[in-house]
Amino acid sequence: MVAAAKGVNALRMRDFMTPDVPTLHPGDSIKRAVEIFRQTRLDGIPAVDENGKLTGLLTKVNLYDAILEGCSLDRPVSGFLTRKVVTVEMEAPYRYVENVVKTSPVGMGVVVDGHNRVRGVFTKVDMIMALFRRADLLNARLKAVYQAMHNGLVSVDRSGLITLLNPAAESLLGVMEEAVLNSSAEQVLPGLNFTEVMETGRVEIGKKCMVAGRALLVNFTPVIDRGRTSGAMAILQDLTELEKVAAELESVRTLQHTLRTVLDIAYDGIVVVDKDGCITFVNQSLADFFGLDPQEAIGRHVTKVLENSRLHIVARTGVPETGQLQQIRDGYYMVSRLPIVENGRVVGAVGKMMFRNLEEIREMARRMDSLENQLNYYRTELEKKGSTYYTFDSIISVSSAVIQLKQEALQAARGTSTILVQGESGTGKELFAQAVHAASPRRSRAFVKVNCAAIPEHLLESEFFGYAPGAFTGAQRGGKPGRFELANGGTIFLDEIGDMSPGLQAKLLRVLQDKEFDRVGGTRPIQVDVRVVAATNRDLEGLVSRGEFREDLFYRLNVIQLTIPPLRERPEDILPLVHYFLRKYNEIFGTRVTDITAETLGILSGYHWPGNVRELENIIERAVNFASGGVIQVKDLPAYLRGDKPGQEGPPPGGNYRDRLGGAEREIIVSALKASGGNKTKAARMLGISRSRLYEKLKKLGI
Ligand SMILES: Nc1ncnc2c1ncn2[C@@H]1O[C@H](COP(=O)(O)OP(=O)(O)OP(=O)(O)O)[C@@H](O)[C@H]1O
Repeated sequence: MVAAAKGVNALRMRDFMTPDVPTLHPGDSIKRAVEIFRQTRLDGIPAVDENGKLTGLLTKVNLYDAILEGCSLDRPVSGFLTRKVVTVEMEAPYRYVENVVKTSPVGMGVVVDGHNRVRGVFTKVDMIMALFRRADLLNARLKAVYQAMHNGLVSVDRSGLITLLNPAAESLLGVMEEAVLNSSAEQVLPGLNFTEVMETGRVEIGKKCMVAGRALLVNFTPVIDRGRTSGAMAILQDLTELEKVAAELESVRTLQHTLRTVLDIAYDGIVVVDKDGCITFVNQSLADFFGLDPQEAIGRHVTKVLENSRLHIVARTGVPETGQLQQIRDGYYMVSRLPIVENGRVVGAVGKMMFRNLEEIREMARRMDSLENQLNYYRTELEKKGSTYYTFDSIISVSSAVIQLKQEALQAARGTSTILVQGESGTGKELFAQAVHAASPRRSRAFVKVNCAAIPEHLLESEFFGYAPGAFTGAQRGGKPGRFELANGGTIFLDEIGDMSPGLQAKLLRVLQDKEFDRVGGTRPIQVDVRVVAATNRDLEGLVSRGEFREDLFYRLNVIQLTIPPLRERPEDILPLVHYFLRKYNEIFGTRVTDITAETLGILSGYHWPGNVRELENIIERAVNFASGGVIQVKDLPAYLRGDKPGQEGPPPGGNYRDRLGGAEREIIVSALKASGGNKTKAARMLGISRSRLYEKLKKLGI
């Protein structure tokens, strides 16, 4: 059915005529004509001459006339032919033929070719069949359209009964067509109201309807048949989907705007070209630098706008060129050109140009270097000058032992006697030392701290006493004052005194006894007025009894002894310390973590605190970072406190990589310290690291 597939307007006579009909010749008898009528269903038989050209038509009426005249069956038909025959050429279009048939009294015609030779006939039946085929075709097309339509389609007849519901409507409304065909739309699809379109016969566009729980945008169209509304159709569009698309479009627009703004305020120049090397974007910095109007630059080939540009080459080859120097006008600039690749194809290139002239960058680097040097200088100077920022008010405690200790320390602060602060690591020994200095008449002078464990052994002496000019190769030309000199008039805090070598112990004893010492390589003794506060977490008396610490020095140091109890012996301090550290870290981080759950506090209270207050402080600092909702919960504690053990079966151990690494490091160090009986020098040796490195790790891990 090629013809049918063409559509009715494209139909030609040849497509729907009855071809190869029998014909009569002038000499043929009436009998012959009767036989042909008897064999075919024709209403007329074309008559032709010897060349096959049409000469007339013998209709059934002509035949009846001949019979009524009583003529013999042997008579030739020529005397009875209709001579005025309706003829149509093979190529005549359907519409033309339709018109001919409507006006023809015979109701049929003869199809001829360009030489008037008979090729067939056409009848009203042929026309009707063609129309049927046309209707079938239209129907098939219509069906294909509404089946494939993205929008839903519901059609009703004049009584509001559903006549059609396409697959898109089925999925939108959640009903199957066969279940609702011939049902009242009003009843099965409440909300989809056809009343108005049926009453007015007018199209209604963009009505919002709520049908089957879905927000729809509906267009109602009447179906008009011979001037009367014979039904209506509704085209449905899902509003939620529309809104989603609109929201996506909006966010893409916002993103585009944001990106454009970012690119425009970027200090560097940015230019983008398409695959042909034509500019599609220029940021404001680049436009300003080259004096361009971005709008004018867009669309032009990059080589016509920017001198020496190679961006079009990168857009063609896809080979990036990064960090290249390019001379532009009288300066050199750093440029990078990168291809833009989409689905594996180069679709353009982006060029970035650093506007700081390289000399300017070098100058900036020089200035930064010099600032850094200055900063280091002032930092060291400040350290030399020494200062404290903790006072007795900074020592938080509700435990009677610590309160009493604070009172004793306050009293001791007024004098000049040497103080020995003892206590486990992290109990606040330095805090006490600073508080003593701040409460003493020396508060306006230097507080100098020396960590006897953190300074490498061979440097200890020069750190303590300084060195004379030219004392050793590499020494500063004018010599260098030691910490004792720097602390003159103030306080020297000798932390980790238990780790001091025997040689240095003797020299320290001399300072304490005679208030004088020699610089390394010096010849003149230097007199100083320094108050010594020493601290240790080791059992000094034990060291003395084992001969590892000079007894005379011990007695010199131990004039006033302050022994700070470990945190596990004063659990009542945990809560006030937690709140104190919360305030401290909220201030530092700008957070608002103000509370801790009872369960978390329970864990903290039950813990044995080997790292004492420092460990608690580290834990709170960490938890403030992790906490949500302003309250510290168990999940904010490190894994080793939550009770998770690394390597356990079940859920993965909590904490991130750093936490877990810290946990493992802590275990290693704690066991080494246990094995060495708390002797850090020994522990460091066992672990194969320097004493100062061990010390750093203890601080970091809050042990
Ligand atoms: N009672 C306290 N109130 C407030 N903060 C405290 C208290 N005790 C200790 N800290 C804090 O704990 C941390 C450790 O204190 P500090 O350095 O004084 O301990 P330490 O005993 O000298 O430790 P180490 O023996 O390791 O040198 C510091 O940040 C300190 O401010």
